[in-house]
Amino acid sequence: MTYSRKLKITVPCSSSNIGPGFDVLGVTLSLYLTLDISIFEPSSVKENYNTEVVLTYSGEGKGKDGVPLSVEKNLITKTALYVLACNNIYGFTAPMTINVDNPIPMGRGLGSSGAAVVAGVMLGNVSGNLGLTKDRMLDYCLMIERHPDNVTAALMGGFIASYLRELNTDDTGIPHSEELEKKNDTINKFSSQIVPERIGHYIKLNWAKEIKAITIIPQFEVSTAEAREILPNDYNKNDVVFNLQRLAVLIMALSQSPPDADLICQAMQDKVHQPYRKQLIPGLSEIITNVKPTTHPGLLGICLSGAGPTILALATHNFDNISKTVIDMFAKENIETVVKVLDVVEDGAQGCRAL
Ligand SMILES: Nc1ncnc2c1ncn2[C@@H]1O[C@H](COP(=O)(O)OP(=O)(O)O)[C@@H](O)[C@H]1O
Ligand SMILES: N[C@@H](CCOP(=O)(O)O)C(=O)O
Repeated sequence: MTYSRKLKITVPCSSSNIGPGFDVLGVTLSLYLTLDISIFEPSSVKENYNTEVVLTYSGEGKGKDGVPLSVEKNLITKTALYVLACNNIYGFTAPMTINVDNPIPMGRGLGSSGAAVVAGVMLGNVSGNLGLTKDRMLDYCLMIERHPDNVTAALMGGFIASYLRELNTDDTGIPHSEELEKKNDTINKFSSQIVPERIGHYIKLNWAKEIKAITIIPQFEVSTAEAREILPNDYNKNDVVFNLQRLAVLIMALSQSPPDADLICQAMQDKVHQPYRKQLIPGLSEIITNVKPTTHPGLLGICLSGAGPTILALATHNFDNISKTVIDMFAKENIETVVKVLDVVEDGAQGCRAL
């Protein structure tokens, strides 16, 4: 078989919520899911295009307990098939090899599924030559991953606030990717739907350059679906006001140089999701209550990353000392951790021709 095209898709991970910004804030971090794609001459295709797509993994998700490699079941390729089907293309149109390198730990609150959905939408776009803009790709991402924070950050980059416009009941038939992953279900059966335009709305916010993201990653998974099911349907008015006040202050506080640690630490508190998620994450309560800028110079604030269990500590320096305290607190609960100090990156997902 001869190559027709070689492409590379790169999608960053993300940390959502940043305390009070539940389903609103996302910050794009320097750890990248990469797809190396070789598309072969369509003339060599026989009957069934999908059988000609070979998917391999390195990094997270590899191996017999890893992610499914069947194109109908794998989150990246089933998302691509959904995008193609929405554009009346039923299956991949040329034989392909897709080598996925995934350093993003799964089920840890660092947006692995959001990155996979973004990668899938970009794969559908390039393999079908659809010419979708990033804003239109966001519509497809949001049909699959209904909370906009992770996918918007992964696609657009930087520190970003977003919301999803209210959808008509006709547009809401596709379950969240988390639901699909739980049931190991396919998406393309929902593909007769027309994807509405301009679902996602977002604005890029400024981020002070000296603020780095320390991620302390426990070695167990919390599925985002489970961590969302645990949240109440109704909230106390005072708790909602508590979060709104802090959210408004936090987005400005994180843009200022030098950062005001006292202001940021207070503004990163939350009463909407973290209190309910404590039961899934041993040590969370102790960590967010006791690790403070007053005890750890350089620290600005601490919270759950996404739906957890990763802890996000924002800091300007003293990374080893801050992470050691959190590592030790998890160790008391017999939980092992891995630490990654990441940069906030301005660029989101990229697709380009590879040599
Ligand atoms: N690169 C990937 N390829 C295929 N599936 C993935 C990939 N990344 C994540 N997933 C799927 O998403 C699930 C994790 O999603 P989720 O519970 O939302 O956690 P996270 O906080 O990591 O996004 C994984 O168990 C897997 O099924
Ligand atoms: N706002 C969502 C974010 C989920 O992020 P993930 O990285 O855990 O997938 C939530 O808090 O449920």
